[in-house]
Amino acid sequence: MFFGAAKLNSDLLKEDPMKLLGTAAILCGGKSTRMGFDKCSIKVKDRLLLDIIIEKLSQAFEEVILVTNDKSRFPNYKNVYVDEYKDCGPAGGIYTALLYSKSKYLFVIGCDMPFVNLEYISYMKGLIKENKYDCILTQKGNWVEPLYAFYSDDMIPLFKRSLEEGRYKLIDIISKSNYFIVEEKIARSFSKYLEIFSNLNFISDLEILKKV
Ligand SMILES: Nc1nc2c(ncn2[C@@H]2O[C@H](COP(=O)(O)OP(=O)(O)OP(=O)(O)O)[C@@H](O)[C@H]2O)c(=O)[nH]1
Repeated sequence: MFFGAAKLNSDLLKEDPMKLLGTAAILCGGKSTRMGFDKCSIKVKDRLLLDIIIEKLSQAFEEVILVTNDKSRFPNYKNVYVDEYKDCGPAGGIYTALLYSKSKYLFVIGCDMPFVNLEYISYMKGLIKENKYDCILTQKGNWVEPLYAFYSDDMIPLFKRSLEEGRYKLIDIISKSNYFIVEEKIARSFSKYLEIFSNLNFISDLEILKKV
């Protein structure tokens, strides 16, 4: 067991960083029903929140890709991919991102998650370098946070099968993988009130953008 794990680690580390951990995907294909307007058009002062998220992620990833249901909404962006399976929610977006990502592990975040924490991302990257998990996510109370998480391309067949069978619930898909859940108290040491997992669903949520 030990020797198997040690061999695997060195195999992973032999790969260059781009191949292993170089890609982040921003899910931009939601319906924004609760917000009432496209969440990708949210602005912070004079800048699009989406651009702020891309800029921040670019400090930690060589490639930042967008996954959407409608490419025409993003004429000014490169690396935009369209959901292979439409209307499957975030699981559909993650599947498409895994297909097009250049790296083995993919960091996934929502376009409505304003607080990118590079230190926590770096911590999660460290876990991947040391272990062979399919997916790394974080405990949040009695729940886990499936966005702000890393997914391996080994999960592509599992995602494909689930989506084709009409099973879109991300947590159900994850539960069939070799996942690892970071304890909430560790996440809190990076983000005391877990604000890094905040997302914007309703107009009233926009209040937190003052902290960006
Ligand atoms: N690519 C892609 N992204 C999606 C899809 N559905 C949701 N997302 C993204 O996943 C993240 C979380 O989405 P939700 O807040 O659950 O859903 P939403 O559609 O944005 O908002 P509601 O319509 O109010 O539920 C956001 O970044 C969405 O843009 C989808 O079908 N495809």
